[in-house]
Amino acid sequence: DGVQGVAPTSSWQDLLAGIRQAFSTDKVDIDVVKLLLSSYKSKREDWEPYAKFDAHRYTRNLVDEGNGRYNLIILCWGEGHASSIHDHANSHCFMRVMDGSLQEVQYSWPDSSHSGTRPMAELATCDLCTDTVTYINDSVGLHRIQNTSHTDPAVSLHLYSPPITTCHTFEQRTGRAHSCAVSFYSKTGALCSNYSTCSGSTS
Ligand SMILES: O=C(O)CCSS
Ligand SMILES: [Fe+2]
Repeated sequence: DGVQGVAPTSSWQDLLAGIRQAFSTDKVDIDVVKLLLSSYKSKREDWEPYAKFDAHRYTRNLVDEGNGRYNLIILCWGEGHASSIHDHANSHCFMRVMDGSLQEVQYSWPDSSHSGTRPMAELATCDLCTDTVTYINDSVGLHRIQNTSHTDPAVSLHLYSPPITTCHTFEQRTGRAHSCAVSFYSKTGALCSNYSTCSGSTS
C-alpha cells in the first residue's frame, strides 16, 4: 500500500539524514519512515552509483550501514530475476521501487503441522510501479519479489531494521523452510567477493 499524495521534495541527503534521525532511538514509527521514503524526489544520479547488476541474479548493494539499527540497500533486478519466498527475520522491511516495476507475491506462513508437505498459500499479488513504497514484516506474512519484465531491469531501495543477516526461504511446492545467510554484492559502491543471494527456484 504505497503512500499516495506526497509531493516528493526532499533530496537524497535529506532522505539519508531523515532516516538516520528516524532511527536515532529504538522506537520505529512505520508511517514516518514510509513518508520519508515517499518524500524523496528520485534523481537517478543519487542512487545509480550503487546500482550494480549481475547477469544471473538480483544484487544487494549496501548504501548506508546505518547506526546499527538499520541497513539501507539498493537491489538490482535484471529481467526475470526473482527472490525466493522469504521472511524478514522479525525485522521491519521498507521498500521503494526506484526504476522499472516489480511484482510482490505475498504468502501466508506454512502450517507447521504440515511441515514440508503442502504448497505455499498465496495471499496477494501486487504490482509495484516506480516510486511505490511498501512495507512488510513477519506478522504480515512472507513474500517473493520478482522482476516479471522481459525487457526492463528494475531497481528498488530497501530499508531493514534491525539489519538482516540471515533469513528463512521457503520452497513454493512443499513449504519446506531453509535458513539463508544474506550477503552484499557491493558495499557503498565497492564490489564484494563471494556474493550469494537467497534466491531459490521460482517453481
Ligand atoms: O533482501 C533481500 O535479498 C530480499 C529482497 S525482497 S525484501
Ligand atoms: Fe523481502
